[in-house]
Amino acid sequence: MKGKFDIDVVADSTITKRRVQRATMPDYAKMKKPDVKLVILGDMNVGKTSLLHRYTERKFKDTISTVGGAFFLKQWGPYNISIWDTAGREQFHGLGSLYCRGAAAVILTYDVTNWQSLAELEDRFLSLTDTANSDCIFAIVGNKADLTDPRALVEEEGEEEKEVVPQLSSSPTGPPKFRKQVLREDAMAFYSRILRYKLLDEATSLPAESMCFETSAKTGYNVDLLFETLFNMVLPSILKKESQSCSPTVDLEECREVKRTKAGCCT
Ligand SMILES: Nc1nc2c(ncn2[C@@H]2O[C@H](COP(=O)(O)OP(=O)(O)OP(=O)(O)O)[C@@H](O)[C@H]2O)c(=O)[nH]1
Ligand SMILES: [Mg+2]
Repeated sequence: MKGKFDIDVVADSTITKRRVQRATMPDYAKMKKPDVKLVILGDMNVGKTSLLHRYTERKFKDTISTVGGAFFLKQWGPYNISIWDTAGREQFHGLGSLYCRGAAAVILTYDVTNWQSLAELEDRFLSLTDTANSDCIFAIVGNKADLTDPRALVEEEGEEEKEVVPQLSSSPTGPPKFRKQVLREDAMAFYSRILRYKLLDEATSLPAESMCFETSAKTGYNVDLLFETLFNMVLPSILKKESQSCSPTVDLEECREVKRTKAGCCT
């Protein structure tokens, strides 16, 4: 759904000093109010910030390890979706549950070449999502697929469609040489354990096949698919929130009408 939305980077503490200042002093006057919140979690170095850059800026660029968090605002149709990038470094771990508060969707990210990064999601990050909405949607994302999967080497962007050779990972003719440590089946098994942890019924929940993605922030492989699938999935959550915030107002108005009528009767 390219062209349907615009992106505003409201606060990004990852790249430059100027941006750190923007993170600490966002221009509240210019901020649009987000209708719904998404959070991206995962160990350091798995590529969370790179995924967001790829999606929002259409490029793969240098990053430095995220400090605290960064906040992106995306317009999706008539709605504003906030996407929170978080720091994977242990020292910022405590902030994770704050960022997850009220989240409609959480993207749990690992690196396909690093088994430990999947294990960390279960050991360290899953419990942070306890503060998310009760109907929170979970996506499991194995990033850096370009290092292991020839299909992910093809650039997603139209005219840039070309073979991208990851540094140190492959020869121009041969397959990628990094060993894939996490299979999609491992991610799907983890998804099932998340449902159990959340006491959700697998039969009535979103299926693992549609919630486990393999992506490359480097080439763009499956990156639009990931975010846009989630945006569409959280729309019901926005509508629910809207109806909840509307109904008390309607009731109060009705109440006033009733009171006025009664008063009119009595006088
Ligand atoms: N080959 C390849 N490298 C990637 C990909 N995504 C990220 N990287 C590299 O992995 C490193 C870490 O990327 P970041 O996006 O900063 O990782 P992060 O998860 O935000 O890390 P923290 O902010 O420390 O939590 C950088 O050197 C990126 O260039 C990818 O899809 N493929
Ligand atoms: Mg980062």
